[in-house]
Amino acid sequence: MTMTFSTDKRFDLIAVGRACIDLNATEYNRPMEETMTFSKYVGGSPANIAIGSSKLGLKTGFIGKVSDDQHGRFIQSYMEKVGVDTSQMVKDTEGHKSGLTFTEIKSPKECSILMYRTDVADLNLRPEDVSEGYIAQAKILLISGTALAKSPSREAVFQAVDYAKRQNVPIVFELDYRPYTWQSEEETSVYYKWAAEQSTIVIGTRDEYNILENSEGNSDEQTAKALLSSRAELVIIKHGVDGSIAFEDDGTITHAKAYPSNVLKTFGAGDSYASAFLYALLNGNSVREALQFGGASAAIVVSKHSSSEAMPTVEEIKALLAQHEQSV
Ligand SMILES: Nc1ncnc2c1ncn2[C@@H]1O[C@H](COP(=O)(O)OP(=O)(O)OP(=O)(O)O)[C@@H](O)[C@H]1O
Ligand SMILES: O=C(O)C[C@@H](O)[C@H](O)C(=O)CO
Repeated sequence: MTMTFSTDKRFDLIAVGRACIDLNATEYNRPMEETMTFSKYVGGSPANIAIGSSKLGLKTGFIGKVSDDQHGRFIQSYMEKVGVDTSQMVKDTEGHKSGLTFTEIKSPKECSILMYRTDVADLNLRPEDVSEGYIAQAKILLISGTALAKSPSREAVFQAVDYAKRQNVPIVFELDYRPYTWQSEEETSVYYKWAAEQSTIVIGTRDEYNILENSEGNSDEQTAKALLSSRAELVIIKHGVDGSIAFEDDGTITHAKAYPSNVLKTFGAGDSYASAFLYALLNGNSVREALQFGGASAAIVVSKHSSSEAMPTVEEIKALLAQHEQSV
């Protein structure tokens, strides 16, 4: 199946949610206690996806709140530099800081992230910061789960979703579960179920769907069937190095393998996967091709030090796909 989207829109994708700072250990293959230096990048799943989408050539917008300091200026400047529209990026006026994510690379397979997110600017995005006219200009609106973790960001997402539905803009829900900030998994499940019921496309890992369902017993088929019985037309379930699966509302199920990669770190896979997957769909490719694009993008990003800065071009993705075809 190929999905169809509006053609006469200013933006292909608008993402709403956090834009933060990644501080990735430069001395890797050791615990963070032994790390003395870090490299700074823009981070935050929605921002990473917006950056990845823009670097692939999608016309990309962003709605989010950043700190009114050097970090906030760095974030806005970098996102503008890579082509993301930041006209709706709001500077916090109450002293809230941009989130910091310290990443630990103990080994290529043992990575962790340490997130400093107490009362961060992005979770202080307010409903009045969201413009219906701006959202109306998008082919799709991407929402991420973490933005639902705390008010007033939660209500800002409600507002964005309401505007998108009023303007017939399909919603993509990237589950993006980060335990920080949530009061409980039960709380998360309530809001994730609501968001999934509003969305045309839902993307997440098996573990994230378990959080949505507040259960660990369901199969991918059961999860997809439940979501496709609502508004969803496409459900993507990611399985790390075991690849990903797409479930469509016409009953089609498509499996895609992960591509071999010289892995430096594991994180960044999901955001690069999402941006390339959506790029392929928005450009009329089949779901299978979109899965392959997403997987190839992820294989590139996990081999590099950053998430955002490492987001590949279309040419890099196509080169990896061609190389893989030759090696099969
Ligand atoms: N080590 C890897 N090597 C190659 N491809 C990978 C690797 N890890 C993940 N991928 C690809 O990226 C996709 C998404 O990865 P994953 O399922 O880990 O999502 P995620 O947990 O959201 O990612 P992240 O670690 O960025 O949060 C996978 O379906 C797979 O195609
Ligand atoms: O999403 C986050 O807040 C963390 C990201 O900035 C980081 O790049 C990562 O873990 C991506 O998977």
